[in-house]
Parts: sequence; C-alpha cells; structure tokens
Amino acid sequence: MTTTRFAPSPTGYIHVGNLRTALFNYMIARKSGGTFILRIDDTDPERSKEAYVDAIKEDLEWLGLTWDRVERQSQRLDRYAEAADKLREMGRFYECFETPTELDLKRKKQLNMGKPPVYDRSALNLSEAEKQALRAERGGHWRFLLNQTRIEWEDQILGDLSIDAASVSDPVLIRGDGQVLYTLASVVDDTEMGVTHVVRGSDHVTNTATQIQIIEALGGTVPSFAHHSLLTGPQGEALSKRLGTLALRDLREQGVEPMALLSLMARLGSSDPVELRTSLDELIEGFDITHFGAAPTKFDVEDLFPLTARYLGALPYEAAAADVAAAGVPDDLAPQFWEVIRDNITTRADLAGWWQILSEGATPDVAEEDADFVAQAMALLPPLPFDATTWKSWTDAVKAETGRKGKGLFMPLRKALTGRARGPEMADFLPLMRALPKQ
Ligand SMILES: Nc1ncnc2c1ncn2[C@@H]1O[C@H](COP(=O)(O)OP(=O)(O)OP(=O)(O)O)[C@@H](O)[C@H]1O
Repeated sequence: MTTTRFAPSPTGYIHVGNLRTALFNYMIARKSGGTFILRIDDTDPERSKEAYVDAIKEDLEWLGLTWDRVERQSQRLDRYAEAADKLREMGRFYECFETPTELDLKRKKQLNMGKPPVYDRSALNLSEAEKQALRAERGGHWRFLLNQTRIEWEDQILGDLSIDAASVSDPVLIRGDGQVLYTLASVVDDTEMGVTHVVRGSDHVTNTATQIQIIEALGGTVPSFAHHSLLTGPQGEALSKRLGTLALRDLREQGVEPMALLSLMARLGSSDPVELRTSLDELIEGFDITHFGAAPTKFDVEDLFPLTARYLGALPYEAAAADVAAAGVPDDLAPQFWEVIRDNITTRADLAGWWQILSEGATPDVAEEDADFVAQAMALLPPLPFDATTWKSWTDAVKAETGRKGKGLFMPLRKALTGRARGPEMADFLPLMRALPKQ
C-alpha cells in the first residue's frame, strides 16, 4: 500500500514551498487510496515550538489536506538510538571530535588545494586512549561510514541519478550534544512506518544518496524518491520558514481561496496548464508527478488573485452566506446580493465595500466634462426603491433628453451611482440600492 509523509520541522509558519511537498505527498497517497502521514520533525528542542505544530495543522486543515495520522519524532528517540546501536555494531558508525572551527579549516585547506571539501575520516585513526581523552574534553559526534561506491536511483522527477559516495562527507547522524539528526531519524521513520514514496525538495538530493546507504545498512526497503524543484519568489529569492516569506497563513489573511492556491500549486512547474479546479478530487485525478521539471519554479502571489476571483464568481450562495452576512447584508437581500456581486470581487473581503456603496450611497466619481450631464441625469432619477426596469427606463429618458448614447451615456452614470468604473450589470445593481449616491 502506498504510504507518504509530509515531515516539516515546527520552526516557523509553513510557506508555499512546503505546501508543494505536502500537496504532492497528499495527492500521491489519496490517488491510490493509501496513507498520508503528518510527521512532525521536532528533534531539535531549541528551535521546535508547539505553537508552530498547531499552526502547521491549522494551515493544512484550511486547505483540506487531511492526514491519516500524526507522528512526532521527539517521541521516537529510543527508536533512533536503537538504529544507531545497530550501525555501531556493524562498524558503520564512528565517533568524531573535530570542532566546527577545525572542520571549517580542513574544508578551506582542501578547497585551496583544489580538492572537494569532503571529510577526511581522520577520526577513524584515533586510538581508544585518544578518543577517551577527547571525550573528556568535548562531546563526540557520530558519522555514518559510507561505502565509497556510486549510489544510483531512478528519481520520479529528476530521472536516473548517480552520485559518487566518495564525493560526499560521511554524514553526521548524532551531534555532539546527543541530538539525532534528520538524516537518521527520517530513515528510521520511513522504514518503520512503511513509507513507499518520498517526495521532497531538491535540497535533499545529497541526503537521499546517503540515506539509501543507511536504509540498506539497516535492512530496510528503499522507497521510491522524487525531488521537486524549490519554489522561489518572483525575483528568484529563496523561501524560508524562519524568515516567514510567503507563509500560508498570510495568503489566507489576504483572502486567497484554498482551491485557488491548490489549483496553482498542483500544476506550477509542470507541463500541464494551470486550471482552476473546485475540489481536491478533481486535482488528484489530473496529477502526475512525472510531469514536473527540475528547473527552479518562480511563485508569484499575484497569480492567486485572478484564480480566487474566478472561484468566487462560480460559488453558490450557500458557500458564501456567512461572508455576505458578515458584510452586513440583511438576510432577505443576501442571496440576490451574492448573485449580483460575486463576479465583481477579488476576495470575500470586497463584499463589505459593495454593501457599503449600496447601503450608504456611493461617493460619485464624476469627470469635470460630465458634471452637467450627470446633474441632468440625476434630476431624472426616480425615487428609491428601484426595480429591474429602473436602469433601462432611466437611461432611455436620459438619452432622450441629452442625446448621449453608448459608452458616453452609460459609463458616467455607472461611475456616478457606484463610484467605480467596473462592477455588476447596472440593471441588476439598481434593485439592490438602499441609498442614493452622496451629494
Ligand atoms: N522553497 C521550497 N520549495 C519547495 N519545497 C521546499 C522549499 N523549502 C522547503 N521545501 C520542502 O519542504 C519540506 C519541509 O522542509 P522543512 O520543514 O525543512 O522546511 P524549510 O522551509 O526548508 O525550513 P527552514 O527554513 O526552517 O529550514 C521539505 O521536503 C523541503 O524540501
């Protein structure tokens, strides 16, 4: 059975790049009736915050990306310790004592000599006595001993990949302070939780190479891997949870509709066109991870608003009733208001502005050259309330008296009554009016 997972660290609010990972994993699991795990990568007690765990869940729930179960890495430390023991027994785990400064110096020397900055394994030459002495002085960290072969896998997005293990440092799996690192924790979890498909950002390609060897050493089954490109901002700038750029909750604040965001994210960077979908099921049906490319993908928040507007334009009243009520529209007028206005809003927050115009009167927008014409027209306007025939009979009368027609007739009247150059059909708008434009 297909099992996938989304494994964010609770170190900030998740952003659109993280969403890409979450959505792909969600869709793969749902497409095949499999399991989608939300795995909280909270092994770093200093940076992990409970508030961010709640926020991650809230953000995913907002989008309807439901998970089948939640796992917490902080509750599985004994499992990681066991795996570490196993690697130690196999002679694939060794203790090192270099400080970050010493490692940095080594790297600089190697680079100066034109060599790749790969850890030189000098800790392997330490005697027991030397290790004991170093241990007393500073904490040791633990590295996995890579087999220096080529590591190969068929990536669902990047195609056939082959990485020379000799060009990669033996990965540190346990830090000097005893903290288990992602590379080990995620391998142990993926193996024990039966994860069949690992989809994540291309920032993890090297990790994958080393993780394949760790999985094999621990006797697990290597899952299928796919590395999608990283999303950047419109100028190519990196996203980061820590910086809070393009956080999902900010988009929600700005009125972006979940299906607008999901429709864009399910296609952006693929060979398939972005099309607005109204349900996750429809999105899942058309999803194929192999259609995604390796090139970095730019994300422009502005693309979300036309999609949001289109989504709202097709939304039935029932799905918007609460927002219409919140905008102050009385119940008896609410369904009609929604039908007339829904095509003329970008987000639900725009409803209030339209209701204000209808209920309190617009601030007319009258060009100087139209001032006399508008004054003449307003004198012909019948008293409130208006009905479905008012616009036609009024504009006919204005036309007969002023001789104006077409755009020169209709546009100044629209701007005088609504204060805006664009909006609903005026014949539909007038019956909703509860106040005349301000003088
Ligand atoms: N810009 C991005 N585009 C696409 N995927 C991303 C991007 N940034 C992170 N991811 C993916 O999101 C998943 C969760 O990663 P993680 O929690 O480490 O997020 P992060 O944004 O890299 O965090 P931080 O900024 O805290 O290091 C990973 O699979 C990672 O590859």
